[in-house]
Order: sequence, then structure tokens, then C-alpha cells
Amino acid sequence: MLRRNRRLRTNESIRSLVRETTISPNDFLVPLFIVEGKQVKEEIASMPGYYRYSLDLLKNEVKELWNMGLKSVLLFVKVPDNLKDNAGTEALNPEGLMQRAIKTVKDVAPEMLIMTDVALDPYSSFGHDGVVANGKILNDDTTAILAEMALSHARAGADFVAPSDMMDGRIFEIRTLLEDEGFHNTGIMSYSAKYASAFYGPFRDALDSAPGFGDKKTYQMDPSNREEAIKETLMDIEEGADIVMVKPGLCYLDIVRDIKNAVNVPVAVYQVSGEYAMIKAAAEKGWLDHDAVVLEQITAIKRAGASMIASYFAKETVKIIS
Ligand SMILES: NCc1[nH]cc(CCC(=O)O)c1CC(=O)O
Ligand SMILES: [Mg+2]
Repeated sequence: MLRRNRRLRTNESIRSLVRETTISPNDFLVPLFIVEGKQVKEEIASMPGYYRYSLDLLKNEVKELWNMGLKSVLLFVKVPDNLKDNAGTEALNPEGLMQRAIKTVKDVAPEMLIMTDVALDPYSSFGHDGVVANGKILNDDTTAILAEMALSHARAGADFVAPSDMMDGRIFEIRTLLEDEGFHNTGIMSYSAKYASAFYGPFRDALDSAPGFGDKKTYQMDPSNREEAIKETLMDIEEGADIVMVKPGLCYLDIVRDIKNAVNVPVAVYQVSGEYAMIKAAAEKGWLDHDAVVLEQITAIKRAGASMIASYFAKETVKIIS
């Protein structure tokens, strides 16, 4: 034998020398769930170890993230039921929870990169990502609102807006309005290939945003489709997306690699709530080694082509690797 592959696996020193994929705090976007109130830190039932924070306690959490080297957050708000309506009117309130959250984060960590969720579902009385009429989700009425919502976040200080809705043409509408209003440096991270996945369940618990009727299959992608992800992504880049995204993670790593090979903008991957819940549940039962599985999945996502990963495991991963 002239070639023995095991030579490069002899011990950790040589393995670390030839390792192709490494994980650092720079790889993460940290999703944060925010609620009204004071001194609120409530655990999400289907996401053990993950919490919703009121603005006062959000401050400590953000400081902790910053001190761990986690420098980007992705904000989501849980909107009180009495503020929900079909058009998501509350989303445009300059004093709304999201707008105040942006300012709160900037106050405690001015350099923290703030990305904001732009979508109607947490604000919608129907729990859908668009305006509803006769049981249908209207596209163009929705994109007009999403553009206003993005502008409102930009005005409050968001660095990036992250539309997670999958309406057609919303990146163009958002980019155009931001440009018109002088927000040339506010970026757009588009959830460009977002699948109609059953792995979003725990997130919908977190925000109380489950669709009140039907499902999201008329706007989110069919998990059976691969070519379509490239079409969606290339269109969002043409419309002005700075960063594109594939969501969920683990079941869609073929898509991540296809897109990584097809585009020249950074590709984000969202390891979603259901992926988090599965690992937590199996680990709780003692069926899987939690830390090892977390690191393996994060590594696999990055190896597939992710430039950054939105993950509920961000903090834990940083602890695991340090
Ligand atoms: N705009 C909705 C939105 N934004 C992020 C997630 C899911 C994230 C997760 O599961 O972690 C969802 C759920 C959905 O589409 O119903
Ligand atoms: Mg699209």
C-alpha cells in the first residue's frame, strides 16, 4: 500500500491540522424572542432551554451574547392578541415592540448587528404571512405592507431586514422603498428558499403564530423541489438581496450546496425550531449525546456551504467549542 488514509487521522493534532470545516462564534445569527412586560424570561414549552425575554431582561442576554463573541442577532416579537389584525397594522407602529427592541439592543451593544424578522404572521389575526381575503393569501397587498414594515425597522436602527414570508416580489419592493427613503446601507437577508416544513411547530408555539386556517403551501416551497430553490434564490438576488437563505437546515443540505455553487452572495442557513426540539428531546431521554450531536449538525450545515447559521444552539455551540 502506497497510500494510507489513516495517517492523517492518527491523533487530534494531525486531525486538527487537516480539518476542512471549523466553527467559531462568527458563524452565528442568534434568534431572540421578545415579549411585552417586565422581568419576563419564560421558557418555550417545545424548546427547552430557550426563552422569550421582556425588553429589560433582553439587555442582559444581549450583553452576554456580545461577551461570548456572538455579534449578530435576529429579532422576533410575540405580539399580544388584541393588537393582531388582518393587515398586521401593529407592525408599522413606530413605538411597537420590535421597534423598541431594536433600540434596546443598540443601547446595550452598539456594535451588535441587528437583523429583524419582516413578516406578517406574528401580527396577523389569521397567523398567515400575508393579507387574507376569501381564504386566500394576497401577494401584492402584502408586499406593500412588508416594504413599510422594513422601512419602519430601518428607521428604528435595524442593520438588516430579513423577510421570512415568501411572497413574490417583496425583495424588489423593500429594496426600492429603502433606497427611496435614503436607507442605502440597510441590508436585506432574504429567506429565499424557505420550505413549507413541519419543523416550524415549536417556533409557532414561541410566537403563538400558528396559521388559523389551512397551511402555508401556497407561498412556502414544496419540500420535493430542488430546481425551484435556485430559481427563487437567483430572483431574490436580482431584486436586491444581499444575503440569501435556505430554511430549514438539516433536511435541505443538498439545496444549500446547490445554491452555494450557483450564487456569489453569502448563503445563510436557518437550523429551525423543530431541529432544536428533536435534539433536546432525544438528549433528555439519554438517547443521544447532546453536545456531540449539536456540533456535528452545525458542522454539517457549514460544510454544506453555509456562510452563517441562524441557530438556537448558538450559545451552547460556543460553549462546546471553547
Ligand atoms: N414568518 C414566519 C417564520 N419565520 C421563521 C419561522 C420558523 C423558524 C423556526 O422554526 O425556527 C417562521 C415559521 C413559519 O413560516 O410558519
Ligand atoms: Mg421568492
